[in-house]
Amino acid sequence: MKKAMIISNPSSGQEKAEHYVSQVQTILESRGYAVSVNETSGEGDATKYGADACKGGCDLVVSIGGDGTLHETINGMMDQEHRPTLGIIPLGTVNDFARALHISLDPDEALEQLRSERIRSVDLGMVNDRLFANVVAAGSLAEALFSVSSEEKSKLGSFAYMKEGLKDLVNTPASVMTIEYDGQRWEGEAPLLVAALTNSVGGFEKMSPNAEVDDGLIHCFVIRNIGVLNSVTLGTSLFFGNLKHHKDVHYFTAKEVRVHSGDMIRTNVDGEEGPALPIHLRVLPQYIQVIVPEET
Ligand SMILES: Nc1ncnc2c1ncn2[C@@H]1O[C@H](COP(=O)(O)OP(=O)(O)OP(=O)(O)O)[C@@H](O)[C@H]1O
Repeated sequence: MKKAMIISNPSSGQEKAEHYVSQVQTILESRGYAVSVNETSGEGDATKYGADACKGGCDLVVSIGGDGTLHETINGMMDQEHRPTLGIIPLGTVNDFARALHISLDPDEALEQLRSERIRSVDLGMVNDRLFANVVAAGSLAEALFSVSSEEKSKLGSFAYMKEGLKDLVNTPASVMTIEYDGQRWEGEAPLLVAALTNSVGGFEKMSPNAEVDDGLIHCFVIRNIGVLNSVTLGTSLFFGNLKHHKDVHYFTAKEVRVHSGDMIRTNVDGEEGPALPIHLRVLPQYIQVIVPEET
């Protein structure tokens, strides 16, 4: 019999996870799976359950939660001989990974999409010794993003990040970063480096419109010299999907990127606090199989 594990974060999505657990279970059982359910109670649980699913030979893991739960679940799958296919019911406030895969942000629609027969092989990235699904941001502006409260995230979604970022823009000095990528080197003052695997970053689906989930590339934006005026034109470029053409943006794609700095700079990985610089990023092409909606 096929085996599936549900990994659910009861604190995600205004605590609606419980309601969706029973619905996912019903769908999976009707499709012939023996289903086990694991609820997380805090940090690290989804990683442990993700690893258990691999070792226990599960065919499918369904993550019910936000990007944080997903990030932990895929880290449990790192370096495992067998990796189950992944299904996603997005209950976070941002849900970048689901957005990038065109999975509905309406959990009831996402439930129906779980019946899809379409599976995509999707790239993941390594940041030092951990996996990431979506994005690594480094620099003083990325640090500002840690101060976004979960209440604000629920209320304002991705605009909470924008608001917090703009607030710190004028006050925060940029650090000098050295970025080495695929045999090239960039050095300069930059308040923000965004390294994205998918088009959607912080809920902005046009941040990196050319990024495909399986293109084997990290899409990097080095934001230089942001002033109050530039922030307006940068915001407009972000909105219209032209960020890479902005005069204060250095854009490149690479398979491997190393970033270091003389300053102590922290990172934000998939929306959570990540390691301080130096970091070593590399792409793991088509590392994971994900259920995605049928093509329309
Ligand atoms: N039972 C629980 N109670 C409270 N917090 C939990 C529980 N289980 C897991 N967590 C924490 O929830 C966080 C992940 O939440 P979630 O999956 O909603 O991600 P998110 O990053 O808030 O989502 P998004 O970025 O998409 O809005 C992790 O920090 C994890 O430690």
